Parts: sequence; structure tokens; C-alpha cells
Amino acid sequence: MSDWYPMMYKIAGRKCVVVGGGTVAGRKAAGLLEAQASVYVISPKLSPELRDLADAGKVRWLEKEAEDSDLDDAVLVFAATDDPEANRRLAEAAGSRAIPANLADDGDKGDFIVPAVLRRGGLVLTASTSGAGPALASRIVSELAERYGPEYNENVEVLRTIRSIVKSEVSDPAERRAMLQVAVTDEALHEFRSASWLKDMDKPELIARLRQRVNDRKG
Ligand SMILES: C[C@@]1(CC(=O)O)c2cc3[nH]c(cc4nc(cc5[nH]c(cc(n2)[C@H]1CCC(=O)O)[C@@](C)(CC(=O)O)[C@@H]5CCC(=O)O)C(CC(=O)O)=C4CCC(=O)O)c(CCC(=O)O)c3CC(=O)O
Ligand SMILES: NC(=O)C1=CN([C@@H]2O[C@H](COP(=O)(O)OP(=O)(O)OC[C@H]3O[C@@H](n4cnc5c(N)ncnc54)[C@H](O)[C@@H]3O)[C@@H](O)[C@H]2O)C=CC1
Repeated sequence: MSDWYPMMYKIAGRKCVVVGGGTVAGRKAAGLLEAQASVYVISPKLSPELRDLADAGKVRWLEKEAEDSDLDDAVLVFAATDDPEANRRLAEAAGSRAIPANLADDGDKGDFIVPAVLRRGGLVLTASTSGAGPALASRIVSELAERYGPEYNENVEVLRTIRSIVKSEVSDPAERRAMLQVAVTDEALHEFRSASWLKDMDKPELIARLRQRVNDRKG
């Protein structure tokens, strides 16, 4: 059983506060940057990785111990210090501002936990063990990285194009659905990825090929 609800949250340009300057804070900050968040790191000290990010202007560093008011206007808070009492107090301060908080030392006491993540452009694969064993989530994502290689960066964009054409050209919902189902096999994605007619946006050609695939499947 797990009572965590998975979702994709839009955080580009929004203030996210990471408290702590160690390995865990660094990992949380890096994940937030992947989603273009506006990242504030609060800690008297920084790991070399975080210092590089601060020097490059990718995160804003407040060189001090965290105060409750540092959380003002944030949409997410990550309490990732090595001081459980400070983490607990920060989560409470976040709660009183209605900001969801993540507790690095005691996941269950926070409002959300962070899964292991593999990004292939728009394809985002995640695994979580609900806190039972994060190393397993990490292992599973490493396995997914082999199965879903870098070609998926392009597959997702090709699919986006195919889907927008199908949505504009095919009015029957059942037919649309059948076409989009046959379009996502590895074999079909491989064909469409290298198709010059798709690059030329030849819509009738695409629709004809998808109809053919639907008929072949019905066999
Ligand atoms: C509850 C949660 C809260 C949260 O951080 O959101 C949490 C909590 C804790 N982690 C601890 C330890 C480790 N965490 C990792 C790794 C990751 N931890 C991540 C998430 C989460 N960790 C959330 C649950 C997610 C889930 O279960 O699905 C990942 C997936 C994502 C990320 O952090 O970005 C990232 C992998 C990223 C990747 O590789 O892709 C490793 C593995 C390693 O280091 O090799 C170890 C050592 C092995 C071990 O202890 O299992 C400890 C004990 C600390 C201590 O002993 O003091 C606690 C505290 C506690 O037990 O509650
Ligand atoms: N969630 C996860 O994935 C994991 C969580 N942990 C937990 O997370 C904690 C942090 O782990 P690490 O990053 O490895 O620790 P670390 O010891 O490398 O870093 C702790 C950081 O917190 C800063 N800090 C301490 N008190 C502070 C305060 N009041 N305000 C702001 N910053 C403060 C320190 O300056 C330091 O930079 C561990 O103590 C452990 O309980 C550990 C491993 C994985």
C-alpha cells in the first residue's frame, strides 16, 4: 500500500527553497533545475557541486542558517540539513505558510517525497518505493535507462507531431485512438523518426500509413 499520489508539477520560474548545502540538497537542487525552477539554496556551507551551481548563477545562495521568513513566496520547500530538529522546524514553518515540504531525514513526516527520475526530453520516467528503499527506485531507473535510450528524446517529439496531425485530420475518436495506439510501438516510432515525408509534414501520407497499421493489426 502507498498513500502517495504521483503527479507532474509545473515549477518553471517559481521559487523553490532548498535548505542545506550537502549531497542531498545538491541532488534536490539539480532535479529542480531540470524543471527550470527558480532555486534558492540556504546554508552556511556548500558542497563543491552546489558551489559550482551558485558561482554559475544557476541557483541563488543565501549564506546562512535558514530562517522561517526565507520560505516566503516559495511553492516547494526541501528541508535537507543534517539537523533533524531544524528540518522539522522548517517543515512546520512551510506548513503554516501552506507550502508543501519535503523532509530529507524523515520522508513520512513531509508532504511529498522525491522519486528517482530519468528524463528523455518530454518523456519522464520515475520510480518510487514510497520510502521503503530509495536505492531500489534508483536501480529500477538505471534499468529503464537501458530500455529507453536517448532515441526516446526524439521519439517523443515525433509522437507530438504525429498526434497533432491525427487530432486535426481524424474526427472519429475511436479511429484517432486506434491510430495513436499503433503509432507508439518501437518499430513504428523508428519508421516515423526517419521518415522524410513526416519532416515535410505530409499529412495524407501519415494518415494512410497509420490506417494501414490499424488494418494490419486487425489482421
Ligand atoms: C523518503 C525520501 C524523502 C526524499 O528525499 O524525498 C528519502 C529518504 C531517505 N533516503 C535515505 C537514504 C538514501 N537515499 C538514496 C537515494 C535517493 N533518495 C531518493 C528519495 C528519497 N529518499 C525519498 C523516498 C523515495 C522513494 O522511496 O522512492 C531519491 C530516489 C531521489 C532524490 O533524492 O532525488 C534518490 C535516488 C536518486 C537516483 O539515484 O536516481 C540512497 C541511495 C544512494 O545514495 O545510493 C540512500 C542510501 C541507501 C538507503 O538508505 O536506502 C535516507 C536515510 C538517510 C540516513 O541513513 O541517514 C532517508 C531518510 C528516511 O529513511 O526517511
Ligand atoms: N533523502 C535522501 O535521499 C537522503 C537523506 N539523507 C538525510 O539527509 C541529511 C542531509 O544529508 P547530506 O546532504 O548528505 O548531509 P551533509 O552533512 O553533507 O550536509 C548538511 C548540510 O546542511 C547544512 N545545514 C545544517 N544546519 C543548517 C541550518 N540550520 N540551515 C541551513 N543549512 C544547514 C550544513 O551546512 C550542510 O551543508 C542526512 O542527515 C540524512 O538524514 C541522507 C541520504 C539520502
